[in-house]
Amino acid sequence: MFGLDDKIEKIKGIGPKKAAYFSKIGIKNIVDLIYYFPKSYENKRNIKNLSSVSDGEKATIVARICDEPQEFNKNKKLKVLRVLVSDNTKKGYVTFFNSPYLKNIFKKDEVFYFYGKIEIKNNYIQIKHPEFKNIKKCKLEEFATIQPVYGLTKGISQNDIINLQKKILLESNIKLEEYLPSYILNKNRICDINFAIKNIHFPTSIKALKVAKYRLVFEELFFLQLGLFIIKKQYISSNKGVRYDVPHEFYELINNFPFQLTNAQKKVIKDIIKDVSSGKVMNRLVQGDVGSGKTIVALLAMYLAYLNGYQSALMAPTEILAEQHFKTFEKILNPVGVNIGLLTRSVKDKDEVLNKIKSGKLNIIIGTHAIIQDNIEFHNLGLVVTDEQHRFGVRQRSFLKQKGKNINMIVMTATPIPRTLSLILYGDLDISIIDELPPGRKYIKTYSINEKKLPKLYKFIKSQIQEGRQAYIVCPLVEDSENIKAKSAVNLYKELKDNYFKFNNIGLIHGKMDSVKKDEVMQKFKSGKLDILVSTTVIEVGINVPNATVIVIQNAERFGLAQLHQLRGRVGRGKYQSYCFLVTSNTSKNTKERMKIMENTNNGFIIAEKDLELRGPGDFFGTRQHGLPELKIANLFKHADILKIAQNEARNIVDNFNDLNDEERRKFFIKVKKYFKGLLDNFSI
Ligand SMILES: Nc1ncnc2c1ncn2[C@@H]1O[C@H](COP(=O)(O)OP(=O)(O)OP(=O)(O)O)[C@@H](O)[C@H]1O
Repeated sequence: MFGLDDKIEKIKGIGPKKAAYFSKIGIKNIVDLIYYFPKSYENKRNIKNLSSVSDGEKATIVARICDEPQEFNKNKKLKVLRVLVSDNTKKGYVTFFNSPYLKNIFKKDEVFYFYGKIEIKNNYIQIKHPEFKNIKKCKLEEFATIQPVYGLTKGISQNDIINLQKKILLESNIKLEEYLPSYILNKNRICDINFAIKNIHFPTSIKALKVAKYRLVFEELFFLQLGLFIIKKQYISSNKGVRYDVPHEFYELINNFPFQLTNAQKKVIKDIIKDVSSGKVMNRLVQGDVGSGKTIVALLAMYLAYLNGYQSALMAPTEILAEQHFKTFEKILNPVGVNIGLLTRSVKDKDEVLNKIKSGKLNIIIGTHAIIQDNIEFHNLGLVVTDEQHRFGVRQRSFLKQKGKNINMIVMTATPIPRTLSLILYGDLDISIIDELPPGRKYIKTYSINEKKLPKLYKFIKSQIQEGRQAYIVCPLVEDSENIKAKSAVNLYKELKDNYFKFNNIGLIHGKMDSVKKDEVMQKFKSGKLDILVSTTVIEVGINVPNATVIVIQNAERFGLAQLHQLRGRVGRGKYQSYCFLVTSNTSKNTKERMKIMENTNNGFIIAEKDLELRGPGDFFGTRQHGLPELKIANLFKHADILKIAQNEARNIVDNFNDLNDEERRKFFIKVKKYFKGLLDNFSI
């Protein structure tokens, strides 16, 4: 008899060496083993006649040996054994290579099951190296199973895992205790955990596999969402926010802006005011498409914190961006008496800045994520604004929350994703969306072009420069690489400087340059001293130069759609018509399709959805990147329908938690905590 927490060494045949291999794929205990799901299945249930099989399919046939097997040498190294078989509908060949010992197994007129990949050429049916069994020795249902296929590691074979799973699930009488409440199972027609676990490993039919999978996908998404809702609830109940006032100075600043806020910006500011004046702590995600004006929203929230006597911090994903924000903030907020400090690696008088933060002389601190990583002492930090870029995920947010009491938080993201997914990736936050661009923005005309057209394109760039505009040229690499065939910024810069753009001012910026140099180049470009900036993706986020109207992206096939959209967003930020050129010589169907999407729309939400569609299954949202547990069986895109149901049930549980009895609550919490591996350890319900 096995218990779930028993070590796998308890299973006969598993010594310390094997156990060490198993632990490499996360299997230490019996429970790890049975929750180690197959990554795919071999469906030997696909039983076919030879007359109805098609080329390329995998099928089981039941056939009689027509003749003695033929043996011949194809070449010196390859011995072929060919067996003519028939199932009364048609004849075909079963072929084996270098396996002379099989000759005596296939006796004339005996009947065998064969399973393998069917090949048909000119009406000649062949199965190479099939699995087989004599029908006298095995029943069809024993042969034609749906066989699990597991992910392996060195030292472990398919049979190792299959045999262990069999020992536990089919031969021992292991029973799991159901941990989902029966009302959820009944309402959503979800099978119980024992059926699910047995059938995910050894499905008795395709339908049973579907039912089992549904349950396990549901449960994974349900616990993920539940944990996130619990974190959110905890943020709210454990932190008694400070009630902010909204004095007239706040509206005066808005009235003095050179532009009117868009309705979407106003709506988000209203959400923020509602949060901070509610007496609860704010945890808000501001999602807005590229160039929709998120910075100004952050600035206003931070000004409001200042007006209420609190410090605030803005964390940018790059130093360049931190410096840009610093300058924007100084320009707008210095005149109204706000003291702003910049804290990046390259700041010289760092100690002085730190002292001023501690003493409260600085009201707003702008920097990179080092602000929270280093143990900086604040005077009275009241608001933190972060960017979701660079892995500032749920774990870091939770860490920050535990650092100080009552800290309001705004997370900015320029990656628009569907709402159901925001609820997962930002499940601990409330969500506001800026779904409108400032007025007067023109559609960025986008063209996918072949490298051969570059001279023509450079001519066009020259004409834009003559009109007083500027251009970015983005390369995937900093320097040329032996292994990757793609343009490098350093080389392209040299090439263009000496040739096409000899008479123009051209600059180079990339991540390997030191910050002072980077800043110098960026300032030159911003002030219009440079006509062209050759760069890597360091300019991807946030850089704001409204006079730039052309962006050329070299080797565009190497970038994801969301990234291309971000890069493209560096232009079209002012009143001028802007252009994006995606340079690629890659003619694959996928590249063509992706370039078409970029040509056809400027809308980040549409691009995000298409991106998901094209990328297909897999953990492409990088739940891990967001600090969430890795999904083992669910797929946020493929299982969007189940996700919605799981979200509703999770919300229901959190809202009505007190309706559950202690035992139910306990069971849940153990499961959710386990699932979040430590993240929820400081939480209670
Ligand atoms: N309501 C508005 N009307 C006109 N211009 C605006 C408005 N709001 C912001 N802007 C301007 O639009 C430009 C882009 O704004 P901002 O940099 O805040 O965008 P963003 O959403 O942060 O973009 P990104 O996601 O690319 O970083 C800036 O030049 C800003 O001054």
